[in-house]
Amino acid sequence: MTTIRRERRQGPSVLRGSMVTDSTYDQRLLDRRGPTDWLHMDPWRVLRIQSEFVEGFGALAELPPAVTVFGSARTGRDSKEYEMGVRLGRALAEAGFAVITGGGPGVMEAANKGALESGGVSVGLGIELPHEQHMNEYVDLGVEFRYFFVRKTMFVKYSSGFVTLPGGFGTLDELFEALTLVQTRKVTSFPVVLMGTEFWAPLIDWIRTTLVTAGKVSPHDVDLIQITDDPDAAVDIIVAADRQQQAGTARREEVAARHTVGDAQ
Ligand SMILES: CC(C)=CCNc1ncnc2c1ncn2[C@@H]1O[C@H](COP(=O)(O)O)[C@@H](O)[C@H]1O
Repeated sequence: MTTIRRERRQGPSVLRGSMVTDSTYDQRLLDRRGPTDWLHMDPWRVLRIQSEFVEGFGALAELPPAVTVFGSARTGRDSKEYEMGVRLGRALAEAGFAVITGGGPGVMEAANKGALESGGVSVGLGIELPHEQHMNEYVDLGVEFRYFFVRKTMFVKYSSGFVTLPGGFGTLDELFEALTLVQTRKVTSFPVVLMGTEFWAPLIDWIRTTLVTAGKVSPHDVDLIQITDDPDAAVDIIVAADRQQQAGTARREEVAARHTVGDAQ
């Protein structure tokens, strides 16, 4: 005599007898009861981080060539630095670059304003902060991030270079992250431009007199930083590096194509 055993499909599996569970995946998914501490645990965070990358890549992948502008969140609208930010945003937009900023106030707002007013693509990559704050009004494409490190990846991945105006810890963090990526060749042909010669001069001086003298960076590393007060000069530096990058890519593609033809023959 054959006993009839219970049977259930579960996804791609067939379960019989004692292996049959009392509920389906759907039932468990739709059940709202149960503990919620998993929401605050690392495996779930990893998924949230993953989703930020997915959302960020999705939102930014089709941007035209872009430049990221960093600088103080505290710069006042009536300051010279704000005006410099506006002029830079304008010059970048006129050269065909989208302008990416942190989406906040101060220099970020100034650069977005210049870009928007010149008919350029004005992007803000905001960050969730403990205090309430809004994306500045000159951002046309805004993406909010929970995690600084995900947002930083976006700044680098979707830019042809960084221009940094005077700022505080946040700005210095972004500047030195960019310099480290260039120094370690994680990114190539990636210009890092400082605007505000008077503000930056003591830092450059310290890099030369202390860091280089102590052998902490090479004299050549100092050349990774270019300084100007002129927005058009900043744009020229970015355009030249962009051309160099494109020429390098074209050369590599040509060599790869030659190898492919060679392999086929
Ligand atoms: C008024 C105030 C403090 C608002 C902060 N709101 C912010 N919104 C968006 N990005 C920010 C903000 N604060 C710092 N950052 C990031 O850090 C840099 C500025 O930091 P800081 O003001 O230099 O140190 C910006 O380039 C930006 O990417």
